[in-house]
Amino acid sequence: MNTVEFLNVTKRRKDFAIEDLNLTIPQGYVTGFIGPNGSGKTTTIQMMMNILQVDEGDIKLFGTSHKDHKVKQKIGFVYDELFMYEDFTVNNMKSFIAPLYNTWNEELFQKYVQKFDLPLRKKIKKLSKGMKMKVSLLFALAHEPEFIVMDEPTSGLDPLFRRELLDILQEMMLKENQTIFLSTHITTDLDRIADHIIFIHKGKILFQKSMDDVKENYYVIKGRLDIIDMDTKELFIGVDETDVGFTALFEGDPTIFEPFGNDIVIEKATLEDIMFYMTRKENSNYGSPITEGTTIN
Ligand SMILES: Nc1ncnc2c1ncn2[C@@H]1O[C@H](COP(=O)(O)OP(=O)(O)OP(=O)(O)O)[C@@H](O)[C@H]1O
Repeated sequence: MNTVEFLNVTKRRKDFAIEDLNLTIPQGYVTGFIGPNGSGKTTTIQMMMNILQVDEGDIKLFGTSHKDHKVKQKIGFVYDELFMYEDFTVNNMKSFIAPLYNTWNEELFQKYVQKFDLPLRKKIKKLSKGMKMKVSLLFALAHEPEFIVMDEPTSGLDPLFRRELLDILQEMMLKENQTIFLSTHITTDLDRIADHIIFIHKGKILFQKSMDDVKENYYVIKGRLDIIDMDTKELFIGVDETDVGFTALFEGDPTIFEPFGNDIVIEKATLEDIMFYMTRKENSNYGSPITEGTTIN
């Protein structure tokens, strides 16, 4: 069962376009949404939340149209700008937001106010970026959503709170039916908590895969320059060469490099390695948009 489905979604902007985007967010898992600056993560999330109109295609949330007001009850949306509420205090916001949700949990709200150490009577505009993010998270969590959507939730946070946030998310995943979708370029956060990864670049999905698949199939290969020729290069997604040697990203079964013995080093690739090699300029045509019917494997 999928919590979200994008079906051939197109959105054109002046210098940027998302064309024929298909993606699925599976229910009950943490899905990480990665991609370099300007690749279309926020645009995709805003379309999903119906903040931004799609030009073509369809988006389904919980099997119904993403425009259906009832589905909003089930979603906790965390983003780093609380611009609408700058002159409100947390308490003002609560009196405005809490009645909108049938599932508002006041006890949980108070628990997170304490946990996040948030002032209830200070105007939002006087809070730091990290504190605003905590406020956004507080309101998203307090109505016990089935689906949590976060756009760059850790970007304004110090390492301690980032860790705390990831722990909270992990705790929540123990709850039945919880689905989490978070966009980030801090890919190390995802190495810890994500079950699935969706990778977007220049408005196109380069891949959607399970984290297990990513961990098992991508490797960084290092060696001396003299052991690679044009044929070997073809095996790689991207190759970095210096005077002393090469470093490359490889997808597949690394045992094919066994004949090279100790002449090469094989390491598991991190998400950062994958993002780096796949989005380099010379690889700008790497991958093709995923077509309808493609599922996460
Ligand atoms: N309101 C807008 N009008 C026109 N173009 C926009 C608007 N907002 C964003 N864009 C453009 O759309 C593209 C994608 O931006 P988007 O914010 O979706 O990327 P992103 O992956 O979230 O980036 P980042 O990681 O930097 O937040 C960029 O080229 C950006 O300049």
